[in-house]
Formats: sequence, C-alpha cells, structure tokens
Amino acid sequence: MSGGPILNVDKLTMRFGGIVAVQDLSFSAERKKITALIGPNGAGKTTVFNCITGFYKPSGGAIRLTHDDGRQIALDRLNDFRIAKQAKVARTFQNIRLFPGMTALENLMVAQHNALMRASGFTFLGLIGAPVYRDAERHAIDLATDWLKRINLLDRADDAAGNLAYGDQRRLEIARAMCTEPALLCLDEPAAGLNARESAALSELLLSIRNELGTSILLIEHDMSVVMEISDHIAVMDHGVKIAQGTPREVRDDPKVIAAYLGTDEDEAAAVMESGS
Ligand SMILES: Nc1ncnc2c1ncn2[C@@H]1O[C@H](COP(=O)(O)OP(=O)(O)OP(=O)(O)O)[C@@H](O)[C@H]1O
Repeated sequence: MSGGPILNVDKLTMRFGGIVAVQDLSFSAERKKITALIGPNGAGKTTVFNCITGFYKPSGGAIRLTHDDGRQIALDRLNDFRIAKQAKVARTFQNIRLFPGMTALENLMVAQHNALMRASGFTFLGLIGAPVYRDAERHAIDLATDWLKRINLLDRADDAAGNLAYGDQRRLEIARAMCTEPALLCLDEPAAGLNARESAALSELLLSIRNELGTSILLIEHDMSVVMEISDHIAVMDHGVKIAQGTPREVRDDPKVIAAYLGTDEDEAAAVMESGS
C-alpha cells in the first residue's frame, strides 16, 4: 500500500518549436486529495495536462503515477490510450465532449466499453450472452445508474445528452470519466461557463468524489471560488514555470501569485483572490 503522492511530475519540459510552454516544472498530487493547477491564461496548464494524459510527448522530464499497491507507471512513456487503460487516468476537456445524440445513460455505458469488450471475449461471449458478459453488463448498468443518481440526473437517463442544461452536461462528463473507475481524475476547467448555482453543485460533486470514493483529483480551474473552496493543495504556474504552491490560504496571500494574476495591479488581483475566500 503506497502512502506517497499518486502523481509526481519531475522537471517536466514541453517545447513547441521555439516556444517553451512548460519548463522544468515539478509538483506532485497527493493521494485521495484535490490538487489544483492554476495560473493566468497561457501559463502552460493545459500543456501540462496534455503531457500527463499522453496527448503530448514531453520534451523532457518524468511523470510518474504510483498506484495504491505501489505499482509505478511512467506516464511520459505511454500514449493516451494506455494512460487511460493501464494507468487508470481519466480526463475531461475544456470543451464538453459528450456524445450529444446519445442518451445520458448511453454516454455512461460507452465509458465502460473497454471492460465490456473484455468480458465479451472481444465479441463472441457477448453475442451468445455468456454469464460472464451478462454480469459485466449488469455491473456497467448499475455503475451508470449509480452515477446518474449521484449527479441528480436519473430522471433524465433517456434524454439526449445534448439536450441537458450546460451544468448538467458538465457533471455528466465527470460522471462518464468516473465510470472508468479511475485512480486519478484530471479535470480541465470543469467550472467554465457555469453559473454560481451550477458551480456550487460542481464543488459538491468533486468533494463527494474525494470524500466518499477516495479518488485523487487534479484540476485546472480559473474559477477561484471553486479552487479555494475544494482544493487541498494548489500549484501556481506562470509563463511555463511554477511560481508558488501551498494551501489555498498560502497561495491566496502570496504576492508572486497576486502579481502574476493581474500584472502589477495588486488591489484588483487581491479582489479576484478574495472572491474565493
Ligand atoms: N500545440 C501547440 N503548439 C504551439 N504552441 C502551443 C501549443 N499548445 C500550447 N501552446 C503555447 O503554449 C503556451 C501555454 O499554453 P497552454 O494552453 O498550456 O496555457 P494555459 O495555462 O492552459 O492557458 P489557458 O488558461 O488560457 O487555457 C501558450 O503560449 C500557447 O500558445
């Protein structure tokens, strides 16, 4: 049983031609905690996410995931498919990427495609309705139903995902990621576009994922009210490097963070940070 961080990012560097988007970035995400990666626009946050989740191959550095049983996986050496399947890292994107024409329930079933394909012996056992496949299918439906309940969308199970309210789609997307039963859930700006009530529902959902399921969460977020309310630890980036880290309170009071956020206008920056207090 490993007690250390679930994710270690060590001297991560990512270059795009002459642009250094991320330089020598090191931080870790604690197990069963919520870690936020924040910073002004263009700081390099999404690039870090894309490296962690295998969409980009880092130019340098190492990214290590350590499972509960101590097994370590070098994420920087795997592609996105293997990171999702073997390392059990799930992610959402800045733009909602549900299947809009499929129902809410179907979106959650699709997320379990890998497990169902395995149980079907890659088709044949599924076609003949073998017990092993029927059990897996039952489990998949139960899990999807459980998540619809958790996000208060059970009564919308058969509605097209694209017809749901924006905040509901955001939470459905998180539920879909959770249906893969991830060890690490990576969320790219989950509060983007949400109103205050929807943001509060999102915070509640993420806290319940941490508290009730013990899933480790890494999130990028601009909405300081969400970040300051739910994060256990925050790493702050600016221009591709880490400029600060600590608890929400430590980060909020850090002059380097305030300056980075809103240039040198400290009063205005402090007001933004205070919006999360
Ligand atoms: N595929 C790419 N090719 C070239 N440059 C890129 C690429 N992706 C990102 N960049 C550059 O890397 C830098 C960091 O971008 P990134 O999107 O990671 O920042 P961010 O902190 O996520 O910003 P935001 O909060 O606005 O989403 C920017 O200068 C961006 O233009």
